[in-house]
Amino acid sequence: MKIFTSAQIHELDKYTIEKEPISSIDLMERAAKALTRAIEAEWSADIPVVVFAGPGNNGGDALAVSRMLAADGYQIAVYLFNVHNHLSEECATNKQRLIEANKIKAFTEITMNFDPPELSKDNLVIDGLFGSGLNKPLSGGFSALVRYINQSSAKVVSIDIPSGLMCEDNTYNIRQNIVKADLTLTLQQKKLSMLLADNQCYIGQLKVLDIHLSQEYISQKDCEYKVLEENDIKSRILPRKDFSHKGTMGSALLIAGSYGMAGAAVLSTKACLRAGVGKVYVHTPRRNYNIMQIAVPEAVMQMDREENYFSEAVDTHDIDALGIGPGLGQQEDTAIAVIAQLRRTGCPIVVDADAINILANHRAWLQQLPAGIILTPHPKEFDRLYGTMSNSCYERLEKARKLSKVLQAYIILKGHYSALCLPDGHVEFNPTGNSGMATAGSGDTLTGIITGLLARGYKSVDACRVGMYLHGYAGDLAAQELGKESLIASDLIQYLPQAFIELS
Ligand SMILES: NC(=O)C1=CN([C@@H]2O[C@H](COP(=O)(O)OP(=O)(O)OC[C@H]3O[C@@H](n4cnc5c(N)ncnc54)[C@H](OP(=O)(O)O)[C@@H]3O)[C@@H](O)[C@H]2O)[C@H](O)CC1
Ligand SMILES: [K+]
Repeated sequence: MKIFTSAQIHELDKYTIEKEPISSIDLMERAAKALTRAIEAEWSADIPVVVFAGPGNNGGDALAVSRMLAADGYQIAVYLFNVHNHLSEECATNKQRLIEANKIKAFTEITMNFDPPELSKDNLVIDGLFGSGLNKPLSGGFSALVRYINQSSAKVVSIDIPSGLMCEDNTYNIRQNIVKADLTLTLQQKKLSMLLADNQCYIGQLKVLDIHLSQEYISQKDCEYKVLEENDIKSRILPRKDFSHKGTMGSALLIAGSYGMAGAAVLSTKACLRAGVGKVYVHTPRRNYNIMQIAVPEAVMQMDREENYFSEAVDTHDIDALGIGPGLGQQEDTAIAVIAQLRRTGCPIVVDADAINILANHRAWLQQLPAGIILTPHPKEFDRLYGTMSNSCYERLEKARKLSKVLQAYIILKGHYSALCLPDGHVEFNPTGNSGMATAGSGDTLTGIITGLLARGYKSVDACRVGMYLHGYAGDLAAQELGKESLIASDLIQYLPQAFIELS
């Protein structure tokens, strides 16, 4: 699913109006019908509804929804904010239609002072103040109203987007002045800001309502952001040929583990094997020998000369993909060995965890990374790598996009909706996965899976796409059976076979 920006959404709106063709007011009517159905599916007519409508088309939607709910027997009190004595054309038409229908309990148009109505836990608030046309943080009376809504115990449903939240960049927004919705009914597509962790407290439950905007525009228009869908993945899963043998299914090497962190090596190795690769080699400190042999008998051990940590780069000319980083530690010898390894490796590489921290501590080495390298940082690792803290998830995402372009690297910024930043500036979000996966070792399994897919013959971009989707999918299957609370990284590996079966 493409994620258009608010500017592109306005273009899409105009295109639909011209090409369908449909008048703007009828398009609003279509949106309002979908919104009304979604509200009626959640709340019955006995809940008293208070509607706050703004002067633009978000307010127009709210007024049309008020008329439709009133026709279905809901008790509605509407407050229309017209402080600049200017309503959009569609908003003004819907004000007129609402008054003419004469079905609502109370209609107040605010041009100056506003006495807010009492809001109790038994009320439903419909927030139609501002939508995709918001162009600055809310202030003055609007911010006071938002704070009033937020401190009340009423249920809140936001039309299109919680008022005060920008569709993309909220880095410099004033966060207390954003509506905290229980339910957000967004039109046509999720907005970029809804995919970012620091905005989750405003969105509540999120439903996307299809209002049938132009498919022609949607399929033709290039778009920097998209959310991966199951079909994107299914069409990319490589078949397994009948005459395959382990020599034709690729060899992966994992450089992982240190004293006390053998588990990271175990998890990444097992996940790598489960990604369908022919052979998996593990290079790990001597002390982990017994642990690894017992835990993963399918893997071939290569022992480092050091007892406790990775200390020497190894030959990779027989290897199809390298994964480096899980549980490595950050010894100075390890840092030197990591850099030597990255420089001498000719096959695709996944860099994770301590290998990323090592790069962050030696940022001049970033320039020596081979093009096409895959980096899988979580947000803190990314901030260290980039060298600055980010004030918002949007800012971090933009930095990751920039770094991907500069390094010509694939960067997977991990989180709910992990973001794959491609060297050409595009971003693909992964929709699978759940909060149960926020557990130690989860990242190690992702590294193992992607390394395995690379060795198995997937192009780097597809190994990233399929790897993060499968990883999250396995997590969702595990959560269905085991719940989220007790989910551990080993469960992800256990459910990987089922994830493959369902996606193949
Ligand atoms: N394609 C669709 O998805 C459809 C969406 N619909 C609905 O339309 C809105 C977008 O409507 P729009 O009129 O473009 O914008 P808004 O209603 O969000 O707000 C515009 C007005 O708000 C003023 N504004 C902007 N920022 C502020 C602020 N911080 N404080 C006060 N006022 C602000 C702005 O005034 P300016 O003079 O600053 O331009 C406008 O007056 C979308 O979200 C959907 O709900 C359609 O109904 C169907 C198709
Ligand atoms: K809104």
